[in-house]
Amino acid sequence: MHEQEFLKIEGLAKVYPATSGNKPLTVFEDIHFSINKGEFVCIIGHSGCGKSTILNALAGLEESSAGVVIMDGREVSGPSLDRGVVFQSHALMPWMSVLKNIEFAVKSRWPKWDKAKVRAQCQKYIDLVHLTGNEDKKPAELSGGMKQRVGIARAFSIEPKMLLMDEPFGALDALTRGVIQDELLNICAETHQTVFMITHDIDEAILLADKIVLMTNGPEAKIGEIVVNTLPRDRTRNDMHKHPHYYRIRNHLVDFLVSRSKLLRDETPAGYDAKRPPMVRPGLEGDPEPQPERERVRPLLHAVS
Ligand SMILES: Nc1ncnc2c1ncn2[C@@H]1O[C@H](COP(=O)(O)OP(=O)(O)OP(=O)(O)O)[C@@H](O)[C@H]1O
Repeated sequence: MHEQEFLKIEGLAKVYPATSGNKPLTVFEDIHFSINKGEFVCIIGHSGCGKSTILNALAGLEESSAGVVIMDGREVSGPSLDRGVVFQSHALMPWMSVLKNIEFAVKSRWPKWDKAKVRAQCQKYIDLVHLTGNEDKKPAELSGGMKQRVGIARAFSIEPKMLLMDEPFGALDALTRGVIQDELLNICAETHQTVFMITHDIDEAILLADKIVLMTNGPEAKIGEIVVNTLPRDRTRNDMHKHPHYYRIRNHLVDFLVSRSKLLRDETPAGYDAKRPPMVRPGLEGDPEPQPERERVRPLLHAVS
């Protein structure tokens, strides 16, 4: 195993058996990729290609039909507090306050901790997501963004080895989304958390991810390629578009979603090896110069789902 390789997905497949009148459905097959410790990896692909199924398999919430997920040298075989999960619907316990929702998770993780230690751990993450002063509020008294912050604080508070996020900001307005993205960046910089996240938002992926896994269309989806984010790690939402690589990366992702995700499903390119999906570094290492017209037109396109 590579020194840094922390999570390894080998030959993952999901097939739903035939039902009356329908053939078996192979959602995806032969999925291989790895995530290094402290890395932030996003997965993008059209609806139905199996992103949530992959995330649930990493979480240990769903059995795959083939393949293994190995985290920190051990096969994932069920849910564990080693992996924190944040869903689009924040899944808070409505009868519990912000503090109690987080406390519940912290106490489950460290049952022997005394009250003061549990409280300090909760407060640290409540502060990090800027919910200080809202500790005693119930979920019904919070906005959507605040609820999602509680979900994020709860997931981080148990200091999981791996954080899995399924479109965590999908239901938020653009402004709130931007603010929470920044908070997430800051928390990740502070905690060096390893993250796997599903998003439909290209700019979100470019801001947050070190690597972006691109899935071809389903059924029988596979990894089309893995794009390495060539922007500097200290990028911010306000300055990343000024970097010369920004539109190269963005165009590459849009191009994939608009046309290549279907072409690559229908025709596997010569030399494609599912065990080593092509790694692309836009702007670096032989990435071809973009056509001038494309450069002008493509930035007008936004998130594609
Ligand atoms: N119980 C089931 N039986 C048959 N097919 C299923 C079942 N559950 C899910 N599927 C199919 O599996 C495929 C993958 O679903 P999944 O939710 O993982 O996709 P996704 O890429 O996350 O989609 P989205 O972006 O819309 O959330 C879909 O085509 C879905 O219809």
